[in-house]
Amino acid sequence: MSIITYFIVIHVVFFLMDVIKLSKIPGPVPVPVLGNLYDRMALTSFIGWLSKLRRKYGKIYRVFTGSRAYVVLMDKVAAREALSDPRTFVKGPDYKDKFSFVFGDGLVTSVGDKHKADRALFAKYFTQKKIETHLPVLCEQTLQAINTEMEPHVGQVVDLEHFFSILAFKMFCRFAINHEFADSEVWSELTSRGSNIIGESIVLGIPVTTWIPRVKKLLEDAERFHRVCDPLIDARILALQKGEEMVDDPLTVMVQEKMTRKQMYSHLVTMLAAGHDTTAFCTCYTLFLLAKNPKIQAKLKAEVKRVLGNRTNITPEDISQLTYAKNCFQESLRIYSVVPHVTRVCIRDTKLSCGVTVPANTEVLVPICLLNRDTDEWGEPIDAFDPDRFEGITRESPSKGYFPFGYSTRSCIGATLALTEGTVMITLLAQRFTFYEEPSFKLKLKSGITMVSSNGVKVRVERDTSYASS
Ligand code: HEM
Repeated sequence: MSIITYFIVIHVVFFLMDVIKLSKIPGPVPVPVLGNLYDRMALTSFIGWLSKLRRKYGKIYRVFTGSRAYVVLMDKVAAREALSDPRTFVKGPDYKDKFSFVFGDGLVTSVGDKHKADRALFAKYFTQKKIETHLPVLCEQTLQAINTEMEPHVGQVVDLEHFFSILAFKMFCRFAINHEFADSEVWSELTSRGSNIIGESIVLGIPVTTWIPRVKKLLEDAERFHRVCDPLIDARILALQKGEEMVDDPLTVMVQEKMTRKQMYSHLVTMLAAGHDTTAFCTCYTLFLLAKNPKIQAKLKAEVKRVLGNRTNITPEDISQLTYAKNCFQESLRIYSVVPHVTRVCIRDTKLSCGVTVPANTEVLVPICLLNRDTDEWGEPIDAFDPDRFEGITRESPSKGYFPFGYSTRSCIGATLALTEGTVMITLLAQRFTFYEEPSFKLKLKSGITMVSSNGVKVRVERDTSYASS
């Protein structure tokens, strides 16, 4: 038997075992190698495809993407059960083999006691109170970006992705390592490229190995980034040895804990990978939706005028009063969930409260982006941008199936940071400019780890004359 025949036989045997294992769960009929990818919609609109299958097979069904089988949990209670039981539903190969291959063993991929210890170490930097101490810097960085990157383009179409990507990168670096790189644009692009490549590998089932030239290049670039972080780490180690006072940030705590370089790099690039495109795109989509909905933009501007007037130094008190701005973010995350789905591996036969049993060693997929669009919870039209839906909802609403930052112990550590950064960016922009839809522009959404737009996010920017004249 030739080696190719051998692999085909092995593949078919494993495939049939999965088909038998999942036979009690409804779903479309799979074929070897392609699984259910013979349906073109799976490749052209993965999310639309999952939604179509939900209508046909109900809230819990199975799909095969190539040879990989998933049980899709589009039932909010089942999804919460899976995400809140990390001993049964563990982080699987997407995290362990793919994400960590490039980004190392940081908070996203670590498990068990290591994860608990690392999370406890960093948690204090991500509290509302601590993040609010960064407000002056966040305002200063936003105003600088407005002056250099937005002002020269008044009257033109701008790519918000470019603007927010670099700004979000700079904000995170000041927050985590108290540093601003001169070539932030280069590193910001690298971080986005890294997330994109890993995201594509996960969705399309492509292996992540140095045999693939773009993965090899990514690892080389990551090493270059480690090298530019080295002098900053050295300076902190020296300051610690000399007993000098140091800024209290995640880099300092890693140095105080005597982490190895490798551990420090892993934490930094993991947080960057997890927090960069997510925050940038979430803010892009919010402004894009505001541009498409002038009445809602006017309502936001009225709030900004009432709370800030012409002031640009946003205080913690202001943040608590900018409730409509917060609702705009929540609603934008409902429509465009930047982390569209998360996966876990169920390691033992588990009966969910809805009666479905997920067999051992099965991957489950929680489609956050579709749970957010349940018409029973949010009414019709489900696609309409209506921030008032979030009146009285403080942040997540798991009971409605709304958890854009994940759920339970593995939920996003950076949620408050992302929302605070986003609020600062949007309010200072809305104070000074008015954004309009560019009729010829259509978003081209592509979902990997994050839902990004492959052709940027474009709107037209005009000066707000009421701000200029007051
Ligand atoms: C709008 C912006 C953001 C969204 C929508 C988002 C979404 C998410 C989601 C859904 C998860 C859970 C993943 C899972 O269960 O497998 C997660 C985890 C995580 N996020 Fe975010 N995120 C955002 C911003 C940030 C920021 C700014 C940071 C900065 C540090 C960050 C760092 C992380 C980390 C480290 C984890 C893993 C946490 C753990 O497992 O302990 N994220 N995020």
